[in-house]
Amino acid sequence: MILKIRSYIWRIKVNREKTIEVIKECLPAARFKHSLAVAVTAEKLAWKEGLAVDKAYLAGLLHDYAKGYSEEELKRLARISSWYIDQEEMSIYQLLHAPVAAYLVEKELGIDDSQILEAIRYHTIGSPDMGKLAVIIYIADFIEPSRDFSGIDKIRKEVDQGLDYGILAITNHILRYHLDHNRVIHPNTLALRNAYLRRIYDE
Ligand SMILES: Nc1ncnc2c1ncn2[C@@H]1O[C@H](COP(=O)(O)OP(=O)(O)O)[C@@H](O)[C@H]1O
Repeated sequence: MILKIRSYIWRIKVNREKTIEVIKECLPAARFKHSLAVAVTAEKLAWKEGLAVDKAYLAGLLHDYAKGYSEEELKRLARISSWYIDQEEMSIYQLLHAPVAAYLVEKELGIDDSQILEAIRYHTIGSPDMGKLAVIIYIADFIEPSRDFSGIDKIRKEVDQGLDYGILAITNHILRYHLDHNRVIHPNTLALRNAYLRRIYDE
């Protein structure tokens, strides 16, 4: 039993170290630091929620795997990706690194865990149907310690109240930001916000 646990811990450690190397290679320094911070934040949230901390760490580490690609490359990879990408998402190339990362992480790194892939795929626009690991990555990406903008302290407090409150605060913030800056908004974020608003008030 003890040997089994040791071998499991060893495999997780190797897996982590190898993945950290891969991410360090493919991302600029600041984005690599952000990915490490998302991994650690996701791990803490997963621990609090009783989820698999190793999966949360890996998903956090990998979520921006395609962030270094050009607009042209993202569009090309999005077209051949195995993930469904609607026209609205296709038309905002800044969103494409998420589905493209989910596609490449499976294809290039052989990671086929459906929860990890879902978390990577929806980490930017979100989805009302996201599982708990995806919810954690969506939140961790927004609140990791180096994120610093007006309103972040309130959002962190909401996350402390529970993941549902965290999602509501984050989606409200994203929607407000895009409205104020006259930007196109992908509808998933509004659908996510409405679903979690109902969950909270129908409790
Ligand atoms: N629902 C949305 N509709 C349109 N653009 C969005 C939406 N959500 C996020 N974005 C934009 O997509 C880009 C990438 O977001 P994200 O992956 O969270 O980036 P970062 O980690 O660099 O903050 C950002 O410019 C963000 O403002």
